[in-house]
Amino acid sequence: MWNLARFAASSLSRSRRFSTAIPGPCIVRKRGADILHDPWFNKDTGFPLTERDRLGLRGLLPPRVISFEQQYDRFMNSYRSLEKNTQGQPDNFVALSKWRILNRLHDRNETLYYRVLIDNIEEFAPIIYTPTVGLVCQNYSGLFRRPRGMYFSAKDKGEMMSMIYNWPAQKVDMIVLTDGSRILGLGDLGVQGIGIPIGKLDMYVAAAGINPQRILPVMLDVGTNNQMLLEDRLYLGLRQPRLEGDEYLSVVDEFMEAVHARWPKAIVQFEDFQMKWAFETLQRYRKKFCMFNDDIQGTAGVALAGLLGTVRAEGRPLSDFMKQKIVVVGAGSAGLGVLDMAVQAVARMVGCSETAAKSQFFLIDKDGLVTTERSNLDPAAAPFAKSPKDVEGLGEGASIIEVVKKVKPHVLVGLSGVGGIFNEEVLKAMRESVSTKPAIFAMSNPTMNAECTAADAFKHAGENIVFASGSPFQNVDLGDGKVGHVNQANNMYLFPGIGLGALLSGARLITDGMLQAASECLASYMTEEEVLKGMLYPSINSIRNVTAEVGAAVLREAVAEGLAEGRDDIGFKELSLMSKEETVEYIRDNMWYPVYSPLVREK
Ligand SMILES: NC(=O)C1=CN([C@@H]2O[C@H](COP(=O)(O)OP(=O)(O)OC[C@H]3O[C@@H](n4cnc5c(N)ncnc54)[C@H](O)[C@@H]3O)[C@@H](O)[C@H]2O)C=CC1
Ligand SMILES: CC(=O)C(=O)O
Ligand SMILES: [Mg+2]
Repeated sequence: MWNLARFAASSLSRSRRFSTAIPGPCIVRKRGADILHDPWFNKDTGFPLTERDRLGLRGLLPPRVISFEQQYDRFMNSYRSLEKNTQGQPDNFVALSKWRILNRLHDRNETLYYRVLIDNIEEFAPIIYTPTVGLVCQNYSGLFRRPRGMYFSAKDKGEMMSMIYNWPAQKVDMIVLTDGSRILGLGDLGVQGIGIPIGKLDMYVAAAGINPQRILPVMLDVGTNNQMLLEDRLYLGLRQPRLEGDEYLSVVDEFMEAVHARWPKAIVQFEDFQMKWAFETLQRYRKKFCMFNDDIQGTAGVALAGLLGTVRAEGRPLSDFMKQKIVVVGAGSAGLGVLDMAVQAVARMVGCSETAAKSQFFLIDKDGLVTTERSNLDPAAAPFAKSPKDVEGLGEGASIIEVVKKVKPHVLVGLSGVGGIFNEEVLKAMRESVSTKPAIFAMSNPTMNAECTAADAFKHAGENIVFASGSPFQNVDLGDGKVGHVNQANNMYLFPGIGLGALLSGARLITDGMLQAASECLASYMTEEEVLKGMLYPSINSIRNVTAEVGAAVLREAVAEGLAEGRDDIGFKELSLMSKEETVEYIRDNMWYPVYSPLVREK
């Protein structure tokens, strides 16, 4: 069912993708109006007459049958009208209106929804993902109409093992879980953070072709420390302070056990947990369940690929990565994850110790440069703290501008969640960088939390910079026909491939080796010519291709590590006999692609 692999290649033209080839059947246990009200099966006016007869739909729909392509065009026309009619309105109003029209389609007809999403990913990703998803989370209680995903709250302790069976799908492959404690750079949004798992899983369907019938967005509501939400009478989550310590962990433990009991092979992606729980849960579960933390591990892999790209962009050999001076602003789950992976990469490439590999990296948090002199040094940041003798002229807590002026880094990475902290002065100081192509990565999300805008980066730091941001910005017009290219350095380039590769490998764990393989694959995706033009990451339009390659790299590493158990009738042996190209093809063949399948009722 749904495995319509041959339709998956994203390079197919639209007319070919509305192919007349007959897809395999899809088994349905419902009939009549229940089918129309189920977005998984609903085709709106697209049900052929024979199917209307078979499924008890005759008379429940207007008589005319409208083709998938016509429905698609109708939706896009409505969307274009909405765009026209909201011109000149405030940005947030327009963004939410666009989200609403897409969400209504999502609620009604998933096949059509995912088709328009896949075909228009560059236009729609900023609505269902960052930045608009942040706005949606902030306004979630007001926007709420229908539930999506599952909600496990602190009040459900002892019940989760039975609750998990309330989910209607028999099979689940991918779960994205949050506790809402650090939603993008927007802080603690409590239960409203459910928008993030929903958006991430939409990207799983669009980029990795995970079957939408097998995804599960999950909110673990353990309370919130956001006073505004606690006082908001419309707030839909538990109005109590967050659980802490063992009480907190016991809720997550129970959820993980329940998931594993029902779907032992499901992959759980932890998303947007505050730092202490992000690290603690990763350590707690990574050897026990097939899980990963996207903010720590996915972000690290994407950032490392970009950092390697900055070396190539200067026209230097990759081995020069060890000489790159990199300042990371933000010592949270993302910043520390990036440093950890980058240091390991240097140590591996050069064959030196991790201590030696750290010398080129500088870490700044809200209290400034992190050094061993700090009185309350966070143990998670301690491995990257500079000793005073290594940073002459820079004391504990030195500011961003002081560090940039003194170090003259090749790359300045922002993962602080603080909008605008790469201000004019900081960006101008990057003109003195020792690099011929200084790189600025303003990776915080959503857009208003980016450390700087693309336009400011090119204006103040110079036209020869390489720029990347977590949320999308338009390319910058530099005049005289020149364009400042904007890269999107977002973990969306890795997490779908990590999840899909792990899933098809049948591995029970996601190892550092698998994550490293994902990052290396992304790093080598761009050609020399593109990188020299400052293009470090692919266009979002090729995200299915990227994901197929990344997924294959992850799968092959799982095989190499002897962890792959396979899936269905493709076991370890078959996987291990596949060439690299065959593995990519196998991944593509297993990507779901939205077409209307004939619905067949189970007797
Ligand atoms: N582009 C991407 O793919 C990703 C982007 N992010 C973004 O990174 C940001 C941070 O995420 P986490 O590390 O999980 O958050 P976090 O809350 O764990 O860490 C934030 C860090 O920033 C530091 N910070 C706060 N104010 C600062 C200031 N004025 N100057 C310097 N440092 C300051 C804090 O001390 C802390 O170390 C968020 O905005 C998130 O959206 C996170 C994951 C992926
Ligand atoms: C992209 C992402 O995962 C974040 O901003 O948290
Ligand atoms: Mg995240």
